[in-house]
Amino acid sequence: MDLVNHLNDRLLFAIPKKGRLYSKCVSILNGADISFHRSQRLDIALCTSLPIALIFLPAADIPTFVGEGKCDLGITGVDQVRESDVDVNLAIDLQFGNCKLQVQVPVNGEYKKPEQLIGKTIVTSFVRLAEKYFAKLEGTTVEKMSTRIKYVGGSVEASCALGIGDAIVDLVESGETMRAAGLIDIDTVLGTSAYLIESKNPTSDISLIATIKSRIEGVMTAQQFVSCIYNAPENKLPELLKVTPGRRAPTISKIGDEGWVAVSSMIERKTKGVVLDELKRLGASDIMVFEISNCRV
Ligand SMILES: Nc1ncnc2c1ncn2[C@@H]1O[C@H](COP(=O)(O)OP(=O)(O)OP(=O)(O)O)[C@@H](O)[C@H]1O
Ligand SMILES: O=P(O)(O)OC[C@H]1O[C@H](OP(=O)(O)OP(=O)(O)O)[C@H](O)[C@@H]1O
Repeated sequence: MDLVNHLNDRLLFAIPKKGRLYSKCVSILNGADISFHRSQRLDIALCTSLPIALIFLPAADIPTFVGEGKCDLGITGVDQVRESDVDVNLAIDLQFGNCKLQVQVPVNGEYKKPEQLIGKTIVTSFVRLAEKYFAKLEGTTVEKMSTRIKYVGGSVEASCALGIGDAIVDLVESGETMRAAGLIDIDTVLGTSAYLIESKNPTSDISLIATIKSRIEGVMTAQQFVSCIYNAPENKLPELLKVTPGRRAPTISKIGDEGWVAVSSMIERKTKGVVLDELKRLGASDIMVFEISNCRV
């Protein structure tokens, strides 16, 4: 099928074609019931359930495609948005791809503070962000600064050992890559995570964009919360409801046992251990927790 001729009237949604963000993006799309079939080696996939075409692009190029309005939506790291310096809406923090863009130097070297790198050579894939950082450090403009910023496309961490730079600016998550290369961080340029980004001048149906955003927000909420139900003695309700206030408010239902009610409430996944302990301590019984497979909020 000639996919390019099937793009008319479809919302173009840019997705990283590989790398760190790819599999999490696919699971968000699955969770949002945006189903598609991607043929091997094809960088366009038509969605079967909605008039959307997914365009698989390098994460670094996605801000440009969305910023120039070629795609109405995209998923990429905030680091890439800042590096591209484009004007897009950061619509939803997808809470993965969390890492920091850091200034790194050889661990046993002479540099301990970023100021000592003024006038030196810095290697990075994030040239614009590094230039801005060092220009600010020097108190001058990018044009007038003495620090040299050198671009490499990957394996930036090898640069100091290979003698092409005095320091690097690169992403750090666990710190494993940095430590393995004999480097240490001395400052953070930027914290980043993956975002749903949105064109400021969308060309497709606004209600379709709203539907996609609402579905993705639903996926995020389903990941963040679990559903909790328990039986509560009525006289303990005020205390128990303080522990499970819900997103808006808990549901309280009568049950066939005098003096008892059933409570249903969304609780934050990360607090569920403590919440369940507390409910039990305060007199709740038959406490159960369920996964939320999908929702709209
Ligand atoms: N170690 C990491 N932990 C979490 N997120 C990361 C990590 N490395 C990169 N990212 C995020 O993923 C984005 C894409 O990085 P990735 O290294 O996957 O690029 P890529 O598109 O595969 O390019 P290449 O592999 O050619 O450098 C980054 O801009 C950043 O937002
Ligand atoms: O702190 P860590 O958990 O070790 O992660 C950091 C590494 O991850 C990214 O590279 P990636 O492995 O995606 O490959 P790349 O160097 O080809 O971009 C980044 O550029 C670092 O090298």
